[in-house]
Amino acid sequence: MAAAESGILADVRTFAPGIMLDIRYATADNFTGRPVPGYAAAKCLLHRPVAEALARVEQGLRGQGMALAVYDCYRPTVSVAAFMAWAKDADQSTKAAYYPELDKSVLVPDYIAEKSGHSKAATVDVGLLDCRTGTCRPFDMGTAFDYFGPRANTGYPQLGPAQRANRTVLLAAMAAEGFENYPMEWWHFTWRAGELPDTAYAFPIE
Ligand SMILES: C[C@@H](N)C(=O)N[C@H](C)C(=O)O
Ligand SMILES: [Zn+2]
Repeated sequence: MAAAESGILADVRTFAPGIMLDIRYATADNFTGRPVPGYAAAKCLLHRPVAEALARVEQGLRGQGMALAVYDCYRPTVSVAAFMAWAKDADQSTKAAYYPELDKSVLVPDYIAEKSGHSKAATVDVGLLDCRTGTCRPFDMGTAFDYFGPRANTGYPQLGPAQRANRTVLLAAMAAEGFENYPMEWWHFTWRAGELPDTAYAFPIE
């Protein structure tokens, strides 16, 4: 029985049915260039209080003509192991898109963790969407999701004013519901560390 079915984790769409999921690791559109083992389904699974908090962020943003784009939530340890194998292999096919400024050998641990908080189901990767024209489109955050380099650092000093403002809006919306940002990556947030089981899960997303 999958942990979501057994009640350990909840699907965020239970609380935010319309939330935009763009779970890249379930597809080939990610830094490894292929679907990541462990992501059999493109779902956002989280501990229930985290899923509820993320739904409240989404609700608040929707009221202001914005929305979240959810790129990753619970990440099985088997998926983290696949990232580590990728980090050590010779494949450079995604370098131009994902890490043009850095050598692949330095991506772990600052940009890709060997023991990721995502596996504890309280961490999310999210972006901000502008929905004011009816169709939701990504705001300019200074980099794309999973761009590994200094421009992804949340406080990168050479952002344009709009990029800085967009990051500030996302930070404030997430902080209001208890999510703390990881300074190396503007998109990576963890909900109230210490309030949930300190357990890294292995079961696949299905
Ligand atoms: C890989 C990226 N999306 C991410 O989540 N990085 C942090 C450091 C992690 O792997 O936990
Ligand atoms: Zn992350």
